[in-house]
Amino acid sequence: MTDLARLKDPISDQMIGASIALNDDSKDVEFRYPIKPFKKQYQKQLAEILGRKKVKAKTSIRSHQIKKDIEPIQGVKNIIAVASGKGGVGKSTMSVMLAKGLQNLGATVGILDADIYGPSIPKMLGQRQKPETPDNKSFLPVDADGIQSMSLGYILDEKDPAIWRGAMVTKALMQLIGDTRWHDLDYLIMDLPPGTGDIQLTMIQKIPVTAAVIVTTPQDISLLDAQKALAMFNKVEIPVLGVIENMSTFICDNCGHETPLFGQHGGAKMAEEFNIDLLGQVPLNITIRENMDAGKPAAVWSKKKAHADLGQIIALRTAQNLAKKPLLLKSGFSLKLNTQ
Ligand SMILES: Nc1ncnc2c1ncn2[C@@H]1O[C@H](COP(=O)(O)OP(=O)(O)OP(=O)(O)O)[C@@H](O)[C@H]1O
Repeated sequence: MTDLARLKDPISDQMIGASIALNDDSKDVEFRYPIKPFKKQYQKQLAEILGRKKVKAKTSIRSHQIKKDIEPIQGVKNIIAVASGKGGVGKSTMSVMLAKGLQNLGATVGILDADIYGPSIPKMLGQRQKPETPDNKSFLPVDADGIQSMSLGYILDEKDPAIWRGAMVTKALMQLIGDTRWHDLDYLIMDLPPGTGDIQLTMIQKIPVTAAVIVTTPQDISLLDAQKALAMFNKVEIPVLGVIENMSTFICDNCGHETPLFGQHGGAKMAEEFNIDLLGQVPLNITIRENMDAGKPAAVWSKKKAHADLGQIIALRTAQNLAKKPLLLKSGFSLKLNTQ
């Protein structure tokens, strides 16, 4: 075992040996996840471990394995599905947080709103415009502060979704994903509809999802549902990178006092019981609610803002866990991808 294999990340507190590689020729260390803000820190630590004067850290985000019988989407290296067993636990909020966190780490990120029942991503990103269709066939993703986004919410009128149901809307969504001209994305965050029914199952079977993240609150009832989501991904052999516990405690903006409104340690218990990682705990906080509902995610998750560090560390753990998964082997069809 090389010393690298024993490397524990000083920032995320996770073992990262499997997600980096030592390039014997150039002596560079290649990170398979984005590290921009921490590059110098990593270089210093690696130089100490490897007993060298200097180490150059490089990032190379690769495509990871997907189900064999489906094709990757052009312009997208990895799709991370964000799921919850029940509605209202903050799945869309956490999807945006992950996207912003990965962007802060230096990755190219997109967000796909697959929540056909109530597409809330356009509102959360503060975007309302219809996507451009340069050739009347494909769509350009809507840019939200550097994040490429797509949602049926951009295309349908607000009063439309009620008449769209089930298979029809799933089909429309599949088409939308394929018809969007994603540009060189390291990660596409996919906000799934809440629940674990046929629609969700069909989506994760037909869309080339690389891995999943589960969002829960600490409440028992929400956790039971989150376990169903975990079982759903296990059934179709999509790796689950971890669980995010949202609304962990209530933090008062005035006095800073913490109250565990929805119980305590639920996500941690789930992670331990099912042997998955707890990616992080996000408090219930008025700054999050007000800004997300006002379509100002940058006011919460962008660098130096209230919850930026938390969002960044959860994104870092997610990307590190994905980086440890097997790479997508180049075969006939995978050459279509804009990888590396
Ligand atoms: N940590 C948090 N602190 C404060 N408010 C939050 C937090 N997380 C989510 N919210 C708020 O809770 C509401 C529901 O969040 P969100 O829409 O993300 O949930 P969801 O699980 O995606 O819901 P749905 O089931 O409708 O898809 C929103 O008003 C959001 O701003």
